[in-house]
Amino acid sequence: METIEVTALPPKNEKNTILLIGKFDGLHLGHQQLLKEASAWRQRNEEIAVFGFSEHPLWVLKGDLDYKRALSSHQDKLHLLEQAGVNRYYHINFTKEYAQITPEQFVHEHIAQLNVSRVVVGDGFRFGKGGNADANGLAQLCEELSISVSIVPHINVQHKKVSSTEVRRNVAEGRMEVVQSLLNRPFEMTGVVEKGEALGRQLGFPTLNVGEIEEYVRPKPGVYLGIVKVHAAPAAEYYYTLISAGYRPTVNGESYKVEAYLLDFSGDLYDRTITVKFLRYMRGEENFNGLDELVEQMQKDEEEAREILGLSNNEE
Ligand SMILES: Cc1cc2nc3c(=O)[nH]c(=O)nc-3n(C[C@H](O)[C@H](O)[C@H](O)COP(=O)(O)O)c2cc1C
Ligand SMILES: Nc1ncnc2c1ncn2[C@@H]1O[C@H](COP(=O)(O)OP(=O)(O)O)[C@@H](O)[C@H]1O
Repeated sequence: METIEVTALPPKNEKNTILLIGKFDGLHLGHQQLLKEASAWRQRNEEIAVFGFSEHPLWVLKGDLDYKRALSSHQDKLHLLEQAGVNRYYHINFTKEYAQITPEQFVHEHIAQLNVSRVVVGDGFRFGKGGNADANGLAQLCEELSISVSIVPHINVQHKKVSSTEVRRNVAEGRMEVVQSLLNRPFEMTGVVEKGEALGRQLGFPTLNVGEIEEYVRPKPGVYLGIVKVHAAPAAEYYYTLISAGYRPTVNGESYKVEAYLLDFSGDLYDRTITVKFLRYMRGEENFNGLDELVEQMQKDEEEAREILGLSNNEE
């Protein structure tokens, strides 16, 4: 997939193009529906491109951290879109200046550069200065350029529209089964394994500390059942895992961390890239009176995980 950085006017494109516009955080069921719509219209000689607003306007304009953290990192998003058959990604560097573009300029100057036959957006799409124009406004402006517009209705689950905000809220509340239903895949974080305090090994529960997770929304502090993908050539390896996400009050932890204790694994994975997939919340994070109590509980966590997974308990 070709990636094109855009700060103002996108570069002129000659290839016939179907264009999707949006943030696509998490590539949830609703986004997947937009991609299906684009694929259904695509002719043999056409490419699918995404005009992607990665950074949330409220983070850029107001510095509101709640809007910085996302369901997928920028890199994850590129992979997901590529897997979904997208050929080109316009990475819009949303700035205060960019926010000044009017709906007319956006369509007649920016979209007009891209040789577009059809634009696909979701119902509820807003764009242009102050978010002033909606999907119908887009359709009107595009008509003047003979560009068709598909407005894809919201996907509902349990009578409620699927949205990135809703998925992020469920991650923050630890409801990973709900998240998995809305994304069509588990919530996951990809990072490089960092060194920690080397306490885990002493306790009999070594953990991979997942680094570079600042871009992601934070799951509710607690212990989760999950699966870890260890990236490797030619084939990745997967292990079921217990995930500890949170502040580790028992050991006076200060910052929020995500750590993974892999079941039936021993070896060194420092500096390796891993993807931690969250399958199920097991319990909240507790502040134990000392390490013995913590270890006792971690043993119970492992037993419970093995029970759920149908893995034998290793009584030594
Ligand atoms: C299965 C599991 C459960 C955990 N539960 C808690 C907990 O309830 N409270 C807590 O403070 N820390 C908990 N932790 C985090 C440990 O305190 C942490 O892994 C340990 O301090 C090792 O830290 P290190 O990786 O920096 O060496 C848990 C870790 C694991 C693997
Ligand atoms: N079953 C396992 N699960 C997670 N990490 C393991 C496991 N077995 C060995 N390791 C290794 O041990 C390291 C974690 O040990 P730990 O004592 O918790 O140290 P630190 O937290 O300082 O990295 C991991 O980075 C990994 O390389």
